[in-house]
Amino acid sequence: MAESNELQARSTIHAGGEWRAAVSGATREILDPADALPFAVVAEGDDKDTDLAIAAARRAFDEGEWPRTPVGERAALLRRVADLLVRDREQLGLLESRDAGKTVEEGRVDIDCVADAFRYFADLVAGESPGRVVDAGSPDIHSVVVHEPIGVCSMITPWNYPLLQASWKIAPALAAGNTFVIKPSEITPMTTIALIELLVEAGLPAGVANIVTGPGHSVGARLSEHPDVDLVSFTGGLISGTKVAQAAAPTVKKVALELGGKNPNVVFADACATDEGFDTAVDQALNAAFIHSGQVCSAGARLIIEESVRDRFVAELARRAEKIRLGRGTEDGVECGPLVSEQQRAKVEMYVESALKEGAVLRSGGKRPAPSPQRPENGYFYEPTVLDHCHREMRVVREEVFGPVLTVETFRTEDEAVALANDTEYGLAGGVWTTDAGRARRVAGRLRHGTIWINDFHPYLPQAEWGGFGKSGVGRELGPAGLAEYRETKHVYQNLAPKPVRWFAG
Ligand SMILES: NC(=O)c1ccc[n+]([C@@H]2O[C@H](COP(=O)([O-])OP(=O)(O)OC[C@H]3O[C@@H](n4cnc5c(N)ncnc54)[C@H](O)[C@@H]3O)[C@@H](O)[C@H]2O)c1
Ligand SMILES: C[N+](C)(C)CC=O
Repeated sequence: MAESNELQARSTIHAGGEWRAAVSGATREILDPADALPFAVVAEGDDKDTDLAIAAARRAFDEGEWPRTPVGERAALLRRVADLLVRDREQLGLLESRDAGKTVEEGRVDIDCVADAFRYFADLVAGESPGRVVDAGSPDIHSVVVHEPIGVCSMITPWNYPLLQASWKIAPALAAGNTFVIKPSEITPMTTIALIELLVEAGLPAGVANIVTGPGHSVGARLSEHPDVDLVSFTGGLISGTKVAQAAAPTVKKVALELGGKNPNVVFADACATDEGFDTAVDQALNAAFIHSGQVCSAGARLIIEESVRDRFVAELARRAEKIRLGRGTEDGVECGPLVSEQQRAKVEMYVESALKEGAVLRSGGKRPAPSPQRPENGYFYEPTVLDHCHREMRVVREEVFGPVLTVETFRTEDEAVALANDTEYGLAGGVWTTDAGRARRVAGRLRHGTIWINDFHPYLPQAEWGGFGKSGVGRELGPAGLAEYRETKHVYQNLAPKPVRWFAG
């Protein structure tokens, strides 16, 4: 704790163009998950700070220039932000690594994707027509459907991809002409604070972009319920997402929810028929489950494999899982960082313990690794874990673990594979591995998930919508639908030759 006493508390609440401390004066230490030591101290806002930020965003929307700024100028600002992100890629990638525990290379990739999102939404709005003329059936009627910014947007984001998830909200919201207040996860706020600084540097008018650092139960709840907010966009877990939707309901604001997943990775035996095919399918299954220590909403945490190839596949998977180099994300050669918090590691340990009690067979991991020069003793590390002989009644198969835990189930027929893959209350993403193109299309068509990868796992594109079926959420991010979330649709009907209607005789 000696180090923490030397850290200066930063004023990390930005409302109406000014950086401030919390009204209460409260602060929070931000811990590096690799050693549990604080590396920053931020303001710990509450509902009072949130009200001030919402009032600033409301003023900027109702009276400010941004919603009425020509779309070309808005697009130009977004492109400037993308350029600034590229300029600061190294620092931001490093900061994301320290904040969320991921490797610096993962952090850099995130920053590239963030810049891509800003460019994509800039191009999308710049290339649009201003409205859709509707044929009203008369030359005397001019009828046009236009899109307008929705207003003040609340944004609430999780800790696993702090800046990426923020950018999927901020870029379309700004492109559409909205103002916003964002609340990053209280444990990983650093890069979102940095992004607000870049928006200011790029020339965004005061009051358009506001941030309140602080916890979900006060700041997040207020952002969800506040009557002056027009939309709340939330990314996080199912339990908090349900609370956000409940808090938003009385004011009938628009709600967008990007929630968790329990994502199947279905491997047919034909995909493993050649050595190259086998190696690719194993390698990608490893990546699907263990990148960022499995703390990915779309992690392929359920391997659903054809029974005839299970033993060979799982043996190779476990062999490779044991070789994954765990350590501090900033160290050279490290492939997986720690879990984000002690709480997250305890949750993972609880699920592994319950799976073993329910009959799962441990093939790799299942414990904390020994400390090493790259792995400080206090870091929240956990070994990549493969659990064989799992079945759908197990908690570890049904619930989102959000850690480095892969469960293995088997099937004999295509129908069985589809039934297993769809047997989840979630529906975020899934993979299918087969060399049979007809089967690939058939299975992809039957899977009830928002993204299906065929012979791949994990890629997402700014041009393609992202979101879930079932309890994985409501609405979509990215793509044209990701912009539409931040808009109202208005029909303007103009009578060019008005006459009395004479419906009423008197
Ligand atoms: N679908 C997606 O695209 C996507 C992407 C990333 C993460 N996720 C999901 O996020 C979860 C992990 O993130 P997490 O642990 O930070 O989730 P979380 O639900 O605990 O927290 C998410 C955010 O909600 C806030 N929050 C908590 N309680 C709240 C409340 N009552 N009202 C308003 N806000 C509240 C938190 O402070 C945080 O900012 C996983 O379930 C993961 O699948 C989904
Ligand atoms: C949406 N994604 C895949 C970037 C992060 C999910 O946790």
